Amino acid sequence: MSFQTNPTPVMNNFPGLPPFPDDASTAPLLRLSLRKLLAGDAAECEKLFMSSKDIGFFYLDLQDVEQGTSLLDDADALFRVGEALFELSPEDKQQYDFSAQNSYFGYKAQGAAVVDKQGNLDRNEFYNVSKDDILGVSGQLPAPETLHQSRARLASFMRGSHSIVKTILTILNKHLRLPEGMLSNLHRQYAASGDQVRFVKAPPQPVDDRRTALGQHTDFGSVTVLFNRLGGLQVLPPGADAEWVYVRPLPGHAIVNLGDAMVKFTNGLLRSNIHRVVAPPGRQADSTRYSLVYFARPEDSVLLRRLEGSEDIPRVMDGDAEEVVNSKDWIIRRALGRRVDLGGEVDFDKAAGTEQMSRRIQV
Ligand SMILES: O=C(O)CCC(=O)C(=O)O
Ligand SMILES: [Fe+2]
Repeated sequence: MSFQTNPTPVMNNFPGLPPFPDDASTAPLLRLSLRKLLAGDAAECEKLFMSSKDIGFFYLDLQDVEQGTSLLDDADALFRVGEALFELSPEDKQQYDFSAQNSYFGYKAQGAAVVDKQGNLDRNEFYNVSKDDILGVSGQLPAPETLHQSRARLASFMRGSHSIVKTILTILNKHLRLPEGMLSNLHRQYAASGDQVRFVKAPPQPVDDRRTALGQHTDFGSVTVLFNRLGGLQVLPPGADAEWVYVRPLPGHAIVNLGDAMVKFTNGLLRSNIHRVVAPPGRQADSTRYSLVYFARPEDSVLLRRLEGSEDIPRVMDGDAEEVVNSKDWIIRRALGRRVDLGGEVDFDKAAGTEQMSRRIQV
Protein backbone atom coordinates (compact mmCIF):
# COMPACT_ATOMS: atom_id res chain seq x y z
CA MET A 1 0.00 0.00 0.00
CA SER A 2 1.35 3.48 -0.74
CA PHE A 3 0.58 6.56 1.29
CA GLN A 4 0.69 10.20 0.33
CA THR A 5 3.22 12.46 1.96
CA ASN A 6 1.06 15.59 2.11
CA PRO A 7 -1.53 15.93 4.88
CA THR A 8 -4.57 13.87 4.01
CA PRO A 9 -7.62 15.97 3.11
CA VAL A 10 -10.16 16.35 5.90
CA MET A 11 -13.54 14.83 5.29
CA ASN A 12 -15.89 16.79 7.47
CA ASN A 13 -18.74 14.41 8.03
CA PHE A 14 -19.44 10.75 8.56
CA PRO A 15 -21.43 9.08 5.77
CA GLY A 16 -24.97 8.17 6.85
CA LEU A 17 -25.06 10.55 9.83
CA PRO A 18 -26.46 14.10 9.95
CA PRO A 19 -23.66 16.68 9.50
CA PHE A 20 -21.96 18.47 12.36
CA PRO A 21 -23.29 22.07 12.11
CA ASP A 22 -20.83 24.56 10.59
CA ASP A 23 -21.90 27.33 12.97
CA ALA A 24 -21.12 25.46 16.22
CA SER A 25 -18.03 26.85 17.95
CA THR A 26 -15.23 24.31 17.94
CA ALA A 27 -11.84 23.84 19.57
CA PRO A 28 -8.95 24.60 17.18
CA LEU A 29 -7.16 21.31 17.81
CA LEU A 30 -4.02 20.47 15.86
CA ARG A 31 -4.20 17.61 13.38
CA LEU A 32 -1.12 15.43 13.76
CA SER A 33 -0.07 12.66 11.42
CA LEU A 34 0.63 9.22 12.88
CA ARG A 35 2.92 8.47 9.95
CA LYS A 36 5.05 11.53 10.70
CA LEU A 37 5.16 10.80 14.42
CA LEU A 38 6.28 7.23 13.72
CA ALA A 39 8.94 8.55 11.37
CA GLY A 40 10.23 10.86 14.11
CA ASP A 41 9.46 14.02 12.08
CA ALA A 42 10.88 16.77 14.31
CA ALA A 43 8.24 19.42 13.53
CA GLU A 44 5.38 16.96 14.10
CA CYS A 45 6.88 15.79 17.41
CA GLU A 46 7.24 19.41 18.50
CA LYS A 47 3.57 19.99 17.66
CA LEU A 48 2.67 17.01 19.81
CA PHE A 49 4.59 18.44 22.74
CA MET A 50 3.05 21.90 22.33
CA SER A 51 -0.50 20.49 22.15
CA SER A 52 0.19 18.38 25.23
CA LYS A 53 1.25 21.46 27.18
CA ASP A 54 -1.37 23.92 25.94
CA ILE A 55 -4.58 22.03 25.34
CA GLY A 56 -3.94 18.40 26.13
CA PHE A 57 -6.07 17.37 23.12
CA PHE A 58 -5.24 16.79 19.46
CA TYR A 59 -6.50 14.92 16.41
CA LEU A 60 -4.42 12.03 15.19
CA ASP A 61 -4.69 11.32 11.47
CA LEU A 62 -4.68 7.54 11.10
CA GLN A 63 -5.18 7.39 7.35
CA ASP A 64 -1.62 7.71 6.13
CA VAL A 65 0.06 4.64 7.58
CA GLU A 66 -0.85 0.95 7.87
CA GLN A 67 -0.79 0.93 11.67
CA GLY A 68 -3.40 3.69 11.56
CA THR A 69 -5.67 2.20 8.92
CA SER A 70 -5.75 -1.14 10.71
CA LEU A 71 -6.76 0.64 13.92
CA LEU A 72 -9.52 2.42 11.97
CA ASP A 73 -10.73 -0.99 10.69
CA ASP A 74 -10.77 -2.35 14.24
CA ALA A 75 -12.65 0.73 15.47
CA ASP A 76 -15.27 0.33 12.70
CA ALA A 77 -15.78 -3.32 13.63
CA LEU A 78 -16.05 -2.45 17.33
CA PHE A 79 -18.61 0.29 16.65
CA ARG A 80 -20.82 -2.50 15.29
CA VAL A 81 -20.05 -4.65 18.34
CA GLY A 82 -21.03 -1.73 20.59
CA GLU A 83 -24.38 -1.35 18.86
CA ALA A 84 -25.15 -5.06 19.32
CA LEU A 85 -23.90 -5.08 22.91
CA PHE A 86 -26.25 -2.34 24.09
CA GLU A 87 -29.22 -4.07 22.36
CA LEU A 88 -29.21 -6.66 25.16
CA SER A 89 -32.04 -6.34 27.69
CA PRO A 90 -31.45 -4.11 30.75
CA GLU A 91 -31.51 -7.23 32.99
CA ASP A 92 -28.92 -9.00 30.85
CA LYS A 93 -26.61 -5.99 30.89
CA GLN A 94 -27.04 -5.39 34.61
CA GLN A 95 -25.53 -8.83 35.39
CA TYR A 96 -22.22 -7.43 34.19
CA ASP A 97 -22.16 -4.44 36.54
CA PHE A 98 -19.28 -5.34 38.88
CA SER A 99 -19.19 -2.07 40.82
CA ALA A 100 -20.45 -3.73 44.01
CA GLN A 101 -17.16 -5.69 43.92
CA ASN A 102 -15.22 -2.44 43.71
CA SER A 103 -14.49 -2.94 40.01
CA TYR A 104 -15.10 -0.35 37.29
CA PHE A 105 -14.92 -2.97 34.54
CA GLY A 106 -18.18 -4.14 33.00
CA TYR A 107 -21.51 -2.36 32.61
CA LYS A 108 -22.77 0.97 33.93
CA ALA A 109 -26.44 1.72 33.28
CA GLN A 110 -27.67 5.15 32.25
CA GLY A 111 -28.33 7.34 35.29
CA ALA A 112 -26.02 5.38 37.62
CA ALA A 113 -23.68 8.35 38.20
CA VAL A 114 -24.04 12.04 38.99
CA VAL A 115 -22.80 14.61 36.51
CA ASP A 116 -22.58 17.58 38.89
CA LYS A 117 -22.70 18.72 42.50
CA GLN A 118 -26.47 19.22 42.24
CA GLY A 119 -26.89 15.49 41.78
CA ASN A 120 -28.18 15.47 38.18
CA LEU A 121 -27.81 12.00 36.66
CA ASP A 122 -25.83 10.98 33.61
CA ARG A 123 -27.45 10.13 30.30
CA ASN A 124 -25.26 7.48 28.82
CA GLU A 125 -24.47 3.82 29.35
CA PHE A 126 -20.98 2.32 29.31
CA TYR A 127 -19.35 -1.04 29.01
CA ASN A 128 -15.71 -1.11 30.17
CA VAL A 129 -13.56 -4.00 28.94
CA SER A 130 -10.26 -4.68 30.72
CA LYS A 131 -7.06 -4.89 28.65
CA ASP A 132 -5.65 -7.40 31.14
CA ASP A 133 -8.67 -9.67 30.68
CA ILE A 134 -8.47 -9.58 26.88
CA LEU A 135 -4.67 -9.94 26.64
CA GLY A 136 -4.51 -12.69 29.28
CA VAL A 137 -2.67 -10.66 31.92
CA SER A 138 -5.47 -11.43 34.42
CA GLY A 139 -8.35 -13.88 34.61
CA GLN A 140 -11.48 -13.40 32.50
CA LEU A 141 -14.49 -11.56 33.81
CA PRO A 142 -17.95 -12.89 32.93
CA ALA A 143 -19.03 -11.18 29.70
CA PRO A 144 -21.94 -11.26 27.23
CA GLU A 145 -21.62 -13.54 24.19
CA THR A 146 -21.22 -10.53 21.87
CA LEU A 147 -18.02 -9.61 23.67
CA HIS A 148 -16.76 -13.20 23.91
CA GLN A 149 -17.04 -13.45 20.15
CA SER A 150 -15.13 -10.20 19.71
CA ARG A 151 -12.10 -10.99 21.86
CA ALA A 152 -9.73 -11.20 18.90
CA ARG A 153 -10.93 -7.86 17.55
CA LEU A 154 -10.73 -6.28 20.99
CA ALA A 155 -7.18 -7.61 21.41
CA SER A 156 -6.16 -6.16 18.06
CA PHE A 157 -7.72 -2.77 18.90
CA MET A 158 -6.08 -2.76 22.34
CA ARG A 159 -2.64 -3.61 20.95
CA GLY A 160 -2.99 -1.02 18.20
CA SER A 161 -4.11 1.70 20.61
CA HIS A 162 -1.47 0.78 23.16
CA SER A 163 1.22 0.98 20.53
CA ILE A 164 0.08 4.50 19.55
CA VAL A 165 0.09 5.48 23.22
CA LYS A 166 3.68 4.22 23.51
CA THR A 167 4.69 6.28 20.49
CA ILE A 168 3.17 9.37 22.11
CA LEU A 169 4.79 8.63 25.49
CA THR A 170 8.19 8.13 23.88
CA ILE A 171 7.99 11.50 22.13
CA LEU A 172 6.82 13.24 25.31
CA ASN A 173 9.59 11.51 27.29
CA LYS A 174 12.20 12.92 24.92
CA HIS A 175 10.76 16.45 24.95
CA LEU A 176 10.49 16.38 28.74
CA ARG A 177 14.14 15.26 28.84
CA LEU A 178 13.32 12.38 31.15
CA PRO A 179 15.66 9.37 31.37
CA GLU A 180 15.19 7.22 28.28
CA GLY A 181 12.18 4.90 28.35
CA MET A 182 10.83 6.19 31.66
CA LEU A 183 7.21 6.88 30.66
CA SER A 184 7.07 3.82 28.46
CA ASN A 185 8.30 1.59 31.29
CA LEU A 186 5.42 2.71 33.49
CA HIS A 187 2.97 1.48 30.80
CA ARG A 188 4.11 -2.01 29.84
CA GLN A 189 1.46 -3.75 27.75
CA TYR A 190 1.69 -7.01 29.67
CA ALA A 191 1.80 -5.53 33.19
CA ALA A 192 -1.35 -5.25 35.35
CA SER A 193 -3.05 -1.90 34.76
CA GLY A 194 -6.46 -0.28 34.56
CA ASP A 195 -6.21 0.06 30.77
CA GLN A 196 -9.59 -0.48 29.20
CA VAL A 197 -11.77 -0.12 26.16
CA ARG A 198 -15.01 1.73 26.82
CA PHE A 199 -18.10 1.40 24.68
CA VAL A 200 -20.49 4.33 25.17
CA LYS A 201 -24.08 4.81 24.04
CA ALA A 202 -26.17 7.95 24.54
CA PRO A 203 -29.71 7.86 23.11
CA PRO A 204 -31.33 11.03 21.69
CA GLN A 205 -32.64 13.22 24.50
CA PRO A 206 -36.15 14.73 24.71
CA VAL A 207 -36.32 17.99 22.71
CA ASP A 208 -37.40 20.00 25.76
CA ASP A 209 -34.97 18.40 28.22
CA ARG A 210 -31.49 18.18 26.75
CA ARG A 211 -28.83 17.92 29.40
CA THR A 212 -25.26 16.93 30.01
CA ALA A 213 -24.88 13.24 29.17
CA LEU A 214 -21.44 12.82 30.79
CA GLY A 215 -20.38 15.32 33.44
CA GLN A 216 -17.26 17.47 33.19
CA HIS A 217 -14.10 15.59 34.08
CA THR A 218 -10.48 15.02 33.29
CA ASP A 219 -9.58 11.47 32.26
CA PHE A 220 -8.09 9.42 35.07
CA GLY A 221 -5.14 7.83 33.32
CA SER A 222 -2.30 8.79 30.97
CA VAL A 223 -3.42 8.92 27.33
CA THR A 224 -6.91 8.45 25.88
CA VAL A 225 -7.55 7.42 22.27
CA LEU A 226 -11.16 8.28 21.37
CA PHE A 227 -13.37 7.53 18.40
CA ASN A 228 -16.73 9.26 18.09
CA ARG A 229 -18.84 10.22 15.10
CA LEU A 230 -21.46 12.67 16.34
CA GLY A 231 -20.69 15.95 18.08
CA GLY A 232 -21.41 16.43 21.76
CA LEU A 233 -17.90 16.24 23.20
CA GLN A 234 -16.91 19.66 24.50
CA VAL A 235 -13.70 20.96 26.06
CA LEU A 236 -13.18 23.90 28.40
CA PRO A 237 -10.16 25.94 27.29
CA PRO A 238 -7.86 27.27 30.04
CA GLY A 239 -8.61 30.54 31.84
CA ALA A 240 -11.25 32.02 34.11
CA ASP A 241 -13.49 33.31 31.29
CA ALA A 242 -13.29 30.17 29.16
CA GLU A 243 -16.44 28.88 27.44
CA TRP A 244 -17.20 25.34 26.39
CA VAL A 245 -16.45 24.54 22.74
CA TYR A 246 -17.22 21.41 20.72
CA VAL A 247 -14.66 18.98 19.42
CA ARG A 248 -15.77 18.25 15.88
CA PRO A 249 -15.43 14.53 15.07
CA LEU A 250 -13.29 13.93 11.97
CA PRO A 251 -13.48 10.73 9.89
CA GLY A 252 -10.17 8.87 9.72
CA HIS A 253 -8.89 10.47 12.93
CA ALA A 254 -8.78 9.61 16.59
CA ILE A 255 -9.15 12.33 19.20
CA VAL A 256 -6.26 11.96 21.65
CA ASN A 257 -6.11 13.56 25.07
CA LEU A 258 -3.95 13.38 28.17
CA GLY A 259 -5.21 12.40 31.61
CA ASP A 260 -4.48 13.10 35.27
CA ALA A 261 -1.40 10.87 35.46
CA MET A 262 0.49 13.01 32.95
CA VAL A 263 -0.33 16.13 34.96
CA LYS A 264 0.90 14.52 38.16
CA PHE A 265 4.06 13.09 36.57
CA THR A 266 4.97 16.54 35.21
CA ASN A 267 3.63 18.64 38.09
CA GLY A 268 1.25 20.47 35.74
CA LEU A 269 3.61 21.03 32.80
CA LEU A 270 1.42 18.82 30.62
CA ARG A 271 -2.31 19.45 30.55
CA SER A 272 -5.30 17.18 31.02
CA ASN A 273 -8.20 19.17 29.66
CA ILE A 274 -11.61 19.24 31.30
CA HIS A 275 -14.24 17.86 28.96
CA ARG A 276 -17.85 16.69 29.01
CA VAL A 277 -20.47 15.29 26.66
CA VAL A 278 -23.69 17.17 25.93
CA ALA A 279 -26.50 16.36 23.46
CA PRO A 280 -25.14 16.41 19.89
CA PRO A 281 -25.60 19.81 18.21
CA GLY A 282 -28.18 20.74 15.54
CA ARG A 283 -29.77 17.95 13.52
CA GLN A 284 -27.43 15.43 15.14
CA ALA A 285 -29.42 15.65 18.38
CA ASP A 286 -32.00 13.15 17.10
CA SER A 287 -29.44 10.39 16.52
CA THR A 288 -28.06 7.86 18.97
CA ARG A 289 -24.47 8.69 19.84
CA TYR A 290 -21.85 5.94 20.20
CA SER A 291 -18.21 6.28 21.14
CA LEU A 292 -15.32 3.89 21.52
CA VAL A 293 -12.43 4.74 23.78
CA TYR A 294 -9.07 3.26 24.75
CA PHE A 295 -7.88 4.52 28.11
CA ALA A 296 -4.18 3.90 28.81
CA ARG A 297 -3.25 4.22 32.45
CA PRO A 298 -0.06 3.74 34.41
CA GLU A 299 0.53 0.24 35.77
CA ASP A 300 -1.49 -0.43 38.93
CA SER A 301 1.32 0.09 41.44
CA VAL A 302 2.73 3.29 39.91
CA LEU A 303 2.59 6.24 42.30
CA LEU A 304 1.04 9.34 40.80
CA ARG A 305 3.55 12.02 41.64
CA ARG A 306 6.23 14.18 40.01
CA LEU A 307 8.79 12.07 38.16
CA GLU A 308 12.43 12.47 39.10
CA GLY A 309 15.08 12.87 36.46
CA SER A 310 14.31 16.04 34.52
CA GLU A 311 15.15 19.63 35.37
CA ASP A 312 12.36 20.70 32.99
CA ILE A 313 9.62 19.37 35.23
CA PRO A 314 8.68 22.04 37.78
CA ARG A 315 9.50 21.18 41.37
CA VAL A 316 6.70 20.71 43.87
CA MET A 317 6.68 23.83 46.04
CA ASP A 318 6.63 23.51 49.82
CA GLY A 319 3.01 23.57 50.83
CA ASP A 320 1.79 22.20 47.47
CA ALA A 321 2.63 18.61 48.35
CA GLU A 322 -0.23 16.40 47.35
CA GLU A 323 -1.49 13.10 48.62
CA VAL A 324 0.38 10.34 46.76
CA VAL A 325 -1.94 7.59 45.48
CA ASN A 326 -1.16 4.63 43.27
CA SER A 327 -2.71 4.40 39.84
CA LYS A 328 -5.13 1.61 40.74
CA ASP A 329 -6.59 3.35 43.80
CA TRP A 330 -6.81 6.67 41.97
CA ILE A 331 -8.84 5.16 39.15
CA ILE A 332 -11.18 3.26 41.47
CA ARG A 333 -11.84 6.38 43.51
CA ARG A 334 -12.49 8.46 40.42
CA ALA A 335 -14.49 5.86 38.49
CA LEU A 336 -16.76 4.73 41.31
CA GLY A 337 -16.86 7.90 43.45
CA ARG A 338 -19.78 9.43 41.56
CA ARG A 339 -21.93 6.32 41.35
CA VAL A 340 -25.31 6.71 43.05
CA ASP A 341 -26.11 3.00 43.08
CA LEU A 342 -23.42 1.81 45.50
CA GLY A 343 -25.26 2.58 48.70
CA GLY A 344 -22.97 5.32 50.02
CA GLU A 345 -23.14 9.12 49.98
CA VAL A 346 -21.63 10.68 46.87
CA ASP A 347 -18.93 13.22 47.69
CA PHE A 348 -18.55 14.94 44.32
CA ASP A 349 -15.31 16.73 45.17
CA LYS A 350 -13.61 13.67 46.62
CA ALA A 351 -13.89 11.94 43.26
CA ALA A 352 -12.25 14.87 41.46
CA GLY A 353 -8.96 14.64 39.56
CA THR A 354 -6.77 17.41 38.17
CA GLU A 355 -9.66 19.64 37.06
CA GLN A 356 -8.58 22.59 39.17
CA MET A 357 -5.07 22.56 37.73
CA SER A 358 -6.52 22.13 34.27
CA ARG A 359 -8.34 25.47 34.50
CA ARG A 360 -4.95 27.21 34.85
CA ILE A 361 -6.47 30.03 36.86
CA GLN A 362 -4.00 31.86 39.08
CA VAL A 363 -5.28 32.35 42.61
O1 LIG B 1 -17.96 10.13 24.17
C1 LIG B 1 -17.05 10.96 24.05
O2 LIG B 1 -16.90 11.61 23.03
C2 LIG B 1 -16.11 11.22 25.21
C3 LIG B 1 -16.22 10.23 26.33
C4 LIG B 1 -15.36 10.55 27.51
O3 LIG B 1 -14.90 11.65 27.70
C5 LIG B 1 -15.04 9.49 28.49
O4 LIG B 1 -15.64 8.40 28.40
O5 LIG B 1 -14.18 9.75 29.37
FE1 LIG C 1 -13.26 11.58 29.14
